[in-house]
Amino acid sequence: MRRQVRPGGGKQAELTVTGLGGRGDGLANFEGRPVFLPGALPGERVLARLTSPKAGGFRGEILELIQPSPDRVEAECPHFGSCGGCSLQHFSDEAYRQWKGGLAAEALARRGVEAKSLSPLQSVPARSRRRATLAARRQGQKVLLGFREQLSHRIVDVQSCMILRPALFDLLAPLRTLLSDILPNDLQMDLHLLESETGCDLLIRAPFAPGLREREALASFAREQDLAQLSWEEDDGPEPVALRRQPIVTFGKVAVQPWPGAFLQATAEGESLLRQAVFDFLPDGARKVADLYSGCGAFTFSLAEKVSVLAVEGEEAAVATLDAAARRSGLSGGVSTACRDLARDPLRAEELEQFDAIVLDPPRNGAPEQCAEIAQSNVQNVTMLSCNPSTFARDVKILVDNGFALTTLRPIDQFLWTGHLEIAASLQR
Ligand SMILES: C[S@@+](CC[C@H](N)C(=O)[O-])C[C@H]1O[C@@H](n2cnc3c(N)ncnc32)[C@H](O)[C@@H]1O
Repeated sequence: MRRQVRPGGGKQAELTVTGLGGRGDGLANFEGRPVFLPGALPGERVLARLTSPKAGGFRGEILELIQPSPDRVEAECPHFGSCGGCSLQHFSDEAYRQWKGGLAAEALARRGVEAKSLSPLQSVPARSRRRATLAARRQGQKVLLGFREQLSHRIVDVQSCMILRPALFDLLAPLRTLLSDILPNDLQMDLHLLESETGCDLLIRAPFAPGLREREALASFAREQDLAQLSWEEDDGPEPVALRRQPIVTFGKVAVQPWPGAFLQATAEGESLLRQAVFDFLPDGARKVADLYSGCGAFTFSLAEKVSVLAVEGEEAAVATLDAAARRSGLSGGVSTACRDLARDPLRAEELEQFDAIVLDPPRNGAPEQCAEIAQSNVQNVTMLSCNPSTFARDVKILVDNGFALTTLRPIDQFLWTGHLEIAASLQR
């Protein structure tokens, strides 16, 4: 793998890699403290330089691979090792799947919780990422556009990518041409890309406002690339520059119009695997379900085909989007919404008692406050979705300590070749 090694500086040590950390870094030990080694694999013996202290230990840089792992393979992407988009392309497919498929169960085991049944890892295909945030910077005549390096502000100028959908990747070359015209030297911007069903939706977040000339260039770009929408955000909310077609994503049978930069699952395939889990775990005879952390309705509208749903979400724009889609589709009777900060103001045990099941899909920091209320309620069935094994295990433990059993654990690999894992779990009293 191509990793730059800077000579000099930092302590050097010969280390044995004992596992992988949450970001996919190799884990070793030096004088009783953890060392995080990007690019190292379990079982490997490396000569490393210990650099910046990290999480009570060190960050390390491989100087020499003394004993490589038999599971080490040549990464397919030429940017692997520098690009922060993937961290584990050099791990053989079998070993990678085994490691990832066990992450959630290991996090639970550290809390003393065991699932009755662990499903095999389900994965999305390569080149399926429909939503991504890239960074761009102009350096002289050259525009760098791509993912940032790991733990760095440096941008990798992506010329090939195993994770982006082709429609997003194909925009990169024309975007470079556009940005070489409108991006001032040494300034940086973020580009949020979504491939919607009516075309790509591009939101540019930049530290300056576009003038008339830039607006014209952006509008021509949107036309030439047949974008659905192009918006610009400086300090306040996004401002539309070109709205050619309303971006649309369909959940169940309902067409939803996400606003620029809205949260959506990163891949349509991952979203459908999660949705399938929500259905598989729904108890027979359920009539009323609370969909907590609903976003703009990825699961709400499919659930509403079977049961009546209360969708609760903290972001006003998501609730407005969900409400508008429910009204347009004539589903208003079966879907109600609430805008509520579930960390500060979780649904209380008494409020929860009307529901036959709860679906919970919190952000990375989890939902301990909401789980504490569920634990005190008489709710019988919970489907927990999560993108963070560690907070997931903490929250499941709250439920298990209060009479729930974890019956099924389903790991889903939506972020290929990274340490990120989606989890779907079914809990019953
Ligand atoms: C992982 S996303 C899931 C969204 C949706 N279920 C989906 O799959 O598209 C988490 C959602 O929780 C919302 N959220 C984050 N913190 C929240 C809070 N404290 N209270 C309520 N909602 C919150 C975010 O706005 C986001 O929509």
